[in-house]
Amino acid sequence: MTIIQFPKDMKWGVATASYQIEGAANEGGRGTSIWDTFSKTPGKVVNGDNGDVACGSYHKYEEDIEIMDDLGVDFYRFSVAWPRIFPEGTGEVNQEGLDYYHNLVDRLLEKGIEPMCTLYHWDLPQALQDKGGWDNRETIEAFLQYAELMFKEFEGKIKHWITFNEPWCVSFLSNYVGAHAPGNNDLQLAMNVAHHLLVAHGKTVIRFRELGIKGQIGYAPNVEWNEPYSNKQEDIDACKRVNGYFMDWFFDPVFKGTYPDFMVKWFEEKGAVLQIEEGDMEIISQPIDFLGINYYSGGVGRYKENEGLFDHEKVDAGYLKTDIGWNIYPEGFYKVLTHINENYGNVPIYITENGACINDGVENGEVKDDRRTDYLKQHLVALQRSIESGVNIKGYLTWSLLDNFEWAEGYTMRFGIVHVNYRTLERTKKDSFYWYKQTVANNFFEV
Ligand SMILES: CCOCCOc1ccc(-c2cn(C[C@@H]3NC[C@@H](O)[C@H]3O)nn2)cc1
Repeated sequence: MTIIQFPKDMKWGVATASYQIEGAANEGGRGTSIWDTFSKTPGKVVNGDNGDVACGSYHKYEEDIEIMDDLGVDFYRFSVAWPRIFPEGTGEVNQEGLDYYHNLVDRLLEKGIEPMCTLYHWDLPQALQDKGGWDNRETIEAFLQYAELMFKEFEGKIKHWITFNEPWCVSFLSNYVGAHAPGNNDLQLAMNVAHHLLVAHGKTVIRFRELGIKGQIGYAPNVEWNEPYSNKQEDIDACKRVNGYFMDWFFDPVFKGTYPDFMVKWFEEKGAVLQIEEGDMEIISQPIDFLGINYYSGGVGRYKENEGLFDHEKVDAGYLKTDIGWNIYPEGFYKVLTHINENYGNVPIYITENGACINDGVENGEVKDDRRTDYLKQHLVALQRSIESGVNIKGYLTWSLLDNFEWAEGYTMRFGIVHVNYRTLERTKKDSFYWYKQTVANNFFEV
């Protein structure tokens, strides 16, 4: 038996996002988001699912907070729906929207749970998309106006701010792959969006400092680890390109003030050219207080000529998979965290998302999701190994508190440690909830 012990100041939490849990899409003065539009476009989301009701958390947030209180967590990471604050993206402020988040945050603070607020978790006001969305640099200014309002409104209540969740998903997944909203397939557009997101991030950090807001600010890139199938240089280079796509492209500008040259050249060969304006890179590379890391999976890959964007193919190495089909690959968690530490310095890191899609249902009032508990154990061992290796881990927040709307997969894929019956909105704590509760309480677990 091995005891996996975490530092005494380790923080524990859970994470969610507005469009995935709130519902009440047409209530409280909320404006339309690109995910309302996308999810109601035939063929985009499994079963035509959408966030109109979701987990009903707009009305059930107090119940959700009672569940978190029982869990004993330090942090609750949630996101604010921009269209609840500025229904048209800019202009008139919706007081009902502000009131909702004040009620949520006040309740969390009453329970001694720290709010960690993500300003952008993909629900862009449709009115801004109608004017070009993130391809239009004016959206940067609109985001800055929204962020500044939130900083001032929640000064003293929220002390941990995340500008953008998973800029890779917002840019390349949504505008090149096309799997997420708004669903474009244009590499140059995706590159422009990625750059504008990073500029918006940097401008927001600058404004946060100028306003003298008490607290910390960062961003939350998603990462994966692609391990070369062999020590052949072509396999090593192919995986370097894919890791560069998911990581270096979004880390180098913030931590080094430049884009990774090998990727710039590769993209140029694919017809996409960086469009950087004077001062952009200085803005982007503002020092941040913490880095959020979202890790789910990774695996083995190798060179394959003319395969995909990077002459790279994933190789099924026989790893067990979660129910969404992703490898269970805790080694990749350790590798990516030590890679970040070696290449970007000892920046404080919160794991802002890690979890498993395990679709077990309720039987006799219980959910026996042993596979999720096993996933969490394996990844927390990898996390503890990275702490032992000098990575500056400040906390771990599992994705997710609740089963919720999993984007293009709709409600078919369940990531929660609490089961949600989408017909009745009944919450059922899963076996993994009780394991996580014990781990949070002990700050260690046994393998
Ligand atoms: C090459 C073709 O690819 C098609 C699909 O490609 C992806 C990649 C990545 C994801 C993905 C989903 N999640 C979980 C979320 N993180 C934020 C939170 O909202 C969770 O719901 N992380 N990554 C989905 C689809």
